[in-house]
Amino acid sequence: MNKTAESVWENCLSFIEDNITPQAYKTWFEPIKAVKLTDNALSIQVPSKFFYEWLEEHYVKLLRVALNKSLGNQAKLVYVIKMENARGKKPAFTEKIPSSQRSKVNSQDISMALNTKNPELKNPFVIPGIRNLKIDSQLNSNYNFENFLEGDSNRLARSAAKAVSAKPGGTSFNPLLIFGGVGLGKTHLAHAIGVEVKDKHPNKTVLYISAEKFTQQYIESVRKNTRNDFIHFYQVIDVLIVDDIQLLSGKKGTQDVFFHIFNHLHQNGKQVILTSDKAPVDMQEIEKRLLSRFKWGLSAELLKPDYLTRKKIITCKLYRDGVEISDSIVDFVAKNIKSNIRELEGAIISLIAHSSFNKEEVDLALAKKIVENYVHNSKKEISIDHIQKVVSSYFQMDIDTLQSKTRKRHIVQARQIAMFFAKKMTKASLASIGKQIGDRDHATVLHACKTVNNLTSTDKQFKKFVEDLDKRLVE
Ligand SMILES: Nc1ncnc2c1ncn2[C@@H]1O[C@H](COP(=O)(O)OP(=O)(O)OP(=O)(O)O)[C@@H](O)[C@H]1O
Repeated sequence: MNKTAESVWENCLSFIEDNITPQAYKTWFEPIKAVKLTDNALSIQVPSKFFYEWLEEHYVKLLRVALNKSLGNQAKLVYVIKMENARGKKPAFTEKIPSSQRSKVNSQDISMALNTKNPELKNPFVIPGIRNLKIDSQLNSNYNFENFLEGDSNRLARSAAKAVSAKPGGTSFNPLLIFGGVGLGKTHLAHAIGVEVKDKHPNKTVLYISAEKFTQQYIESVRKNTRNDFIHFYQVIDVLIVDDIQLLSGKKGTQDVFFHIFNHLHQNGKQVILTSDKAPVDMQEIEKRLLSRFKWGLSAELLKPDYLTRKKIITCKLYRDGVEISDSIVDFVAKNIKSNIRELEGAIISLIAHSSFNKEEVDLALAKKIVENYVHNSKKEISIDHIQKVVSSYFQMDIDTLQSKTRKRHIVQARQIAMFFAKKMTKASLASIGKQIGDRDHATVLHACKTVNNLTSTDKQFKKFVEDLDKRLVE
């Protein structure tokens, strides 16, 4: 029987399908078309350059084996990339690239050919002229680099942000994921990148959006049947900043659309900046393919500020507001509010307000009273030790038993409940919770949280345990 491109590719596919996960097969192989077979060289058409790079990076060996099985050892593979020009000005074009399995493939020059014969292959998302739209970047100009004070806790994230704003899309920090606890400056730093890009590259389209708003817009677009317009809009952005990306967790449709937008931007050399309150490894209910993209560039953590940085932040804020407060008070505030820059600012604003309304000097007594509000709040934060104590005493066992390796059901359940509350009530990462509760790994904690959630909705007695403990823990 004569071999055709289709029949050879069919053979390859059935071999490939047996060797990878169904999801990977669906994502990376179903969209491929076999287009030509000449002299043992099979040309396959892939939808984008990104796609081609992905196949080369992850599946080149598998492709070689599959192809050799069908065409023998002299088999060659050529990718035909069908791309839409991102700027929507030029027609679609194809690019032919030989596979990098260089021992098997003679190197060829990359040839580009304009191709307008297949209008059905055109990217349906591009609206001609959309680039002329004026897009409000939604940036807050006060959140700039000048106001973002540098310290040990933010040095890496700040320099990466600086590098990205000097060369958006042109560094390996793409995406740049800025993560860290509440009120540590993620939003500020993300805006600062946007503000600086607008300053240095006024022609670039920058957009800041919270993940929550992105989700609302997407839902609205589905409701109004304007999903394609929604996608087009995001595909023409040069620097896309999405704040609080962890809020996409569990939202499958929104994740899906974000995945496509992300791929389009990334493959066209556009910059993506994300912020999150947790590291990618601790994000739950975010699809694997999306999580893996979050890890492509750089994940930079913002830590709690050290004493010197806290002092610098306070002094700078006072200076900007033209207020003078004695050094000993600045010192007192910096020493006592440690975990959250927003709270630090809040305390300073309260002090300034008192001093200006009452036209009186701020003294240590007033500072103590104000700081107490904040410190009191943070004292309320529940520790993992406290959770273990309360849970083990509730189930009448000691902490060693709770942490032990035993598989006895009631002990396992108690341990899982402790892990569940530690995740719910503290800011500790899954890994750190696991380490503190019986030296387990993060996957065990994740499993525990899921089990507790499931049992709470199916088992009445279990639900009661969780409700009782919920109350006891905050008493
Ligand atoms: N290094 C810094 N220098 C000066 N101000 C800072 C710095 N870091 C944070 N801030 C200020 O602290 C406040 C809180 O920052 P921001 O809103 O960016 O925190 P966040 O991490 O995004 O918080 P959330 O988790 O609540 O979204 C802002 O007013 C910001 O200007």
